[in-house]
Amino acid sequence: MQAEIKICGLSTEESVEAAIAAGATHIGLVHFPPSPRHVDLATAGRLRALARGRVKVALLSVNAEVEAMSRMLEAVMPDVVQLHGSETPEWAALLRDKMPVEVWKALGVKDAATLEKSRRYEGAVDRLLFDAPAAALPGGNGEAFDWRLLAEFDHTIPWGLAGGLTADNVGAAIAATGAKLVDTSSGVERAPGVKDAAKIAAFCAAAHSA
Ligand SMILES: O=C(O)c1ccccc1N[C@@H]1O[C@H](COP(=O)(O)O)[C@@H](O)[C@H]1O
Repeated sequence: MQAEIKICGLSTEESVEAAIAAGATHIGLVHFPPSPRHVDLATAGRLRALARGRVKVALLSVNAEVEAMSRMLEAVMPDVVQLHGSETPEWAALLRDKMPVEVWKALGVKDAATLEKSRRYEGAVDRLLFDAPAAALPGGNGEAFDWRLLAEFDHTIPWGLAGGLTADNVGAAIAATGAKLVDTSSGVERAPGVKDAAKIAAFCAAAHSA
């Protein structure tokens, strides 16, 4: 079975159409002002409307407080909220309980202990997204991590793989880890925050043929 594909950090209609045409199952919109991929809520709402019923839309936030999160969800009504900061299992569970969205928690994988600690999110999230550890930004740094850690781990929560994935390495990443969802952002850009339709198409083709 083909892996699901999330193309993250989209900010224009053209990039949304490119991801859909290439066969992505999910797109991601980053609402985090320090990121070169940040979109304001009006833009996120517009892109979400364009994608509705065609692909699932994830809204990415970093350590948003209750009021900010409510505003974001009300404005965008995403299918998924991707928590990419240090959000606790309790906060994730509350969101999942109260809001009509899937909740995904991104975790930066340093070592096997990170994966053991990820079990704290059992029952609190719909999916974990394993990414490289935070660097300049909490994510979106184009860095991969040691995929063997995922292959060796006994997963009890649905999960996806992110971090430094490109058309050139996504096939190997799927083969090494068995990931059922792969997520990329900077690997399909020509400059930070500027998506490249040809790279999106190449990424999706490589993931599909893995
Ligand atoms: O993309 C960003 O700018 C970003 C900012 C803050 C948190 C996460 C961010 N990106 C997400 O990180 C992963 C991996 O990205 P990459 O492929 O290594 O560039 C992905 O989910 C991005 O959307």
